[in-house]
Amino acid sequence: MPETDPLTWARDHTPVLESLREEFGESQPLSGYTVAFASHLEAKTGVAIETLHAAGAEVLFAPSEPQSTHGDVVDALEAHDGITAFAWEGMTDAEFDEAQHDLLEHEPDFILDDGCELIAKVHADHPEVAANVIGGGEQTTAGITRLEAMDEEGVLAFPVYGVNDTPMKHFFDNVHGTGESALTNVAITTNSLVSGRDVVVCGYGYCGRGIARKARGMGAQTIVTEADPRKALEAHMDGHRVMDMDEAAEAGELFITATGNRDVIRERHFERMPDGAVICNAGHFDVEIEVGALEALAEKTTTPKEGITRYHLPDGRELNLLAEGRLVNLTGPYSQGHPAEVMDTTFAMMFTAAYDMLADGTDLDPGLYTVPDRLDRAVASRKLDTLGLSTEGLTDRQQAYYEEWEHPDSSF
Ligand SMILES: NC(=O)c1ccc[n+]([C@@H]2O[C@H](COP(=O)([O-])OP(=O)(O)OC[C@H]3O[C@@H](n4cnc5c(N)ncnc54)[C@H](O)[C@@H]3O)[C@@H](O)[C@H]2O)c1
Repeated sequence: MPETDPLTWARDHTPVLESLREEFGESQPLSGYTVAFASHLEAKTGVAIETLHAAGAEVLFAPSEPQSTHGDVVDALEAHDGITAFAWEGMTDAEFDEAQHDLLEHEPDFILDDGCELIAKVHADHPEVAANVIGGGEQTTAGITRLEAMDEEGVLAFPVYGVNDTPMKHFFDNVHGTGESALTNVAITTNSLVSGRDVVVCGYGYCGRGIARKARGMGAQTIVTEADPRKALEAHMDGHRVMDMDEAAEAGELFITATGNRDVIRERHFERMPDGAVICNAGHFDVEIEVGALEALAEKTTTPKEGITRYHLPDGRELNLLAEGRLVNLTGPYSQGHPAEVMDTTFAMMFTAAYDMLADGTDLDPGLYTVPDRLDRAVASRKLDTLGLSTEGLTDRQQAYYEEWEHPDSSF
């Protein structure tokens, strides 16, 4: 058997990161800086880490979730001088926590985070390190929520770009990446059809919207639950059935949470679900499904197939939980995370956040910042270039039309 490089396929499908390595491989603009990177550690993350390293940075990396680390990727990265792992496959929650603290003791200059894990820890437990951090970037919705709380309290010691909130991140990664990878993993883990099933999607934000639209595209009957009345209305106008969770629990067969919130599916909902229901989470960490309540209700649990825990309830019903209620697209036995094409742009945005503050001289006060639109557009243009697609250039008259409010030469 020829030897396999675990990063080759991801490299082949991340042309934007390749263009960054080509552009900055010689000039090494990040040379002299140490960048900490927390993320789910699989092949695409490996290519992002390689890209930061190719641009001159020393990179320290740790997982953002203890159970999504691919050991072969960690080994491939550790083979480089200047890349250090604080991760291994099969870490316990305690080891995961400890590894992040170890990383922070190496005093990174910049923190690229997932879920605000490193940024929260550096502020809470390593203030002397935080005081010397130049800046950071955050790639998840849940991480932005934590950062907003830190910003509001005025405790942030350095500027952080909210990469998650850029159009280049959430319109592609959350909608298409989570949408396709969550459904793919449900289908592979259960070896069952999505088509024809009553699929309940909890939350109609970027991720939920992607999951619901794609599930319907596969032939499912979709039901959406929402806490925000505008999102509920949007789901209704998009053609999904909208219900509260009590009603949806009775109507659904497959349940997927994507809210960023806790206890979205809880005891009262398990009590209403039909026999054979499949339940999984594509949102935040492992808190969206109240697994403890399901355990308390069950007489016993079995494992009918790898990645599926079956809860046998006293009334004879069997409920099937995928990936222990953790992120189904990242921690299930067949999970490979988001498709490479979307991580290409997400990680290019993270690279850009670091480049802008470390190499391009953008100097900001501590706080949470929107990534400037020019950076977002630049990544979009790179992506279009790699796809061989062009945008329409505006004529001078068209540009002027945008800029004038009186429209003096208008014919009406
Ligand atoms: N699985 C992945 O790979 C992946 C990728 C990107 C984001 N995420 C995570 O997915 C979660 C959602 O991200 P998003 O970008 O869609 O966020 P979002 O803020 O756009 O959407 C979340 C939606 O959930 C709704 N909601 C909150 N509580 C609810 C409840 N109890 N019942 C029903 N709806 C409720 C909110 O009103 C909101 O509309 C976040 O935790 C994010 O970090 C996961």
